[in-house]
Amino acid sequence: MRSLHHCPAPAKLNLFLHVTGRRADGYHLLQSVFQLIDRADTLHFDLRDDEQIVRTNDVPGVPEEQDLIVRALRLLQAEYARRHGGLPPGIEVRVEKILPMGGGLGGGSSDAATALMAANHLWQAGLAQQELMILALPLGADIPFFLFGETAFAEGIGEALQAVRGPDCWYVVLEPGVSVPTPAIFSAPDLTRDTEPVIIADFSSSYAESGSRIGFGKNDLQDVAERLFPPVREAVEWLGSYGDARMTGSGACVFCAFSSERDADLVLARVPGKWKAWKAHSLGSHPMKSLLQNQAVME
Ligand SMILES: C[C@@](CO)(OP(=O)(O)O)[C@H](O)COP(=O)(O)OP(=O)(O)OC[C@H]1O[C@@H](n2ccc(N)nc2=O)[C@H](O)[C@@H]1O
Ligand SMILES: Nc1ncnc2c1ncn2[C@@H]1O[C@H](COP(=O)(O)OP(=O)(O)O)[C@@H](O)[C@H]1O
Repeated sequence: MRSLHHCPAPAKLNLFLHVTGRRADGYHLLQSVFQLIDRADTLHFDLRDDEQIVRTNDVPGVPEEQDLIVRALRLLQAEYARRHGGLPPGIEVRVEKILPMGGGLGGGSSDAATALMAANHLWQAGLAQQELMILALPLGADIPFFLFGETAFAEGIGEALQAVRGPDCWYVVLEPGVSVPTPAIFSAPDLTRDTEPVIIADFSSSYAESGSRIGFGKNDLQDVAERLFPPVREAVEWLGSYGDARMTGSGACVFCAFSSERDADLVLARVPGKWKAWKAHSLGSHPMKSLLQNQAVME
């Protein structure tokens, strides 16, 4: 097979995000539940006759050489050469981006994970999921989660993952119109860095009791983001009048859970015109898993 088109790279929400400490290298120790949702960038891959990795469309603000998709594919290409001796064919990739950058939705990381899954398949490189996760971690702390591909309780810097059952619900997501750089949040002196560790059962029992209505824990990055980026605070305050609204990741997007699509639609209809807003449903597993399984059956 020489092509894989219409490959989804779904967004994630951090249902809660606690900072429990800091490693010697400055990276922060986190606890979080990562939830996949059905809003996604779309990637298209074609093998080339040479060995180049090429992105064929422009992505404003992301030069080709810095694109996580291109960097991830080059990393896997080099790993392939180590294992099989000789480079695999190059790849042309086109990305249709709808996920905002610096939105806390993990768009860049998800694009990279989808590219790794697609190339592992196209090249028949043979890396196991865990091997791809280890390969990709240096590119971004969120990429292992997208490769894991299920709702996950995450620890460490996001690489220690356990599957967990998440709420089956609808989310309204507001894009406050600012891009939040992750390092700016983690380097803030007033960031909470000492939240008491929780255990996975605390999350599971809290959501079993309240359904999706009241989120577990909090997002420790939110206070700093609201202070540095006032539009984030405004979005949390507005959506907060409809439920337990909170920020995802290091921001800027803000979300709130609803048990029915109709409830989500009612809130969406009232969102002030200055914000982009949309609804999304929780996803139990990464859509690339079924896409690649179907592909394998057809081949
Ligand atoms: C905090 C999260 C939660 O999902 O935020 P979002 O980026 O999704 O908003 C992520 O783990 C972010 O992961 P990612 O966006 O891949 O961050 P990276 O590129 O690895 O790190 C950017 C910078 O943030 C800081 N950083 C990041 C992660 C972490 N656990 N501790 C840190 O201190 C480091 O200074 C690092 O150089
Ligand atoms: N394919 C990509 N899509 C989005 N951002 C990318 C990509 N490749 C590299 N980046 C860089 O990663 C940064 C974070 O983007 P993104 O992952 O979308 O946000 P967040 O980590 O807040 O969820 C961007 O500002 C951009 O500089």
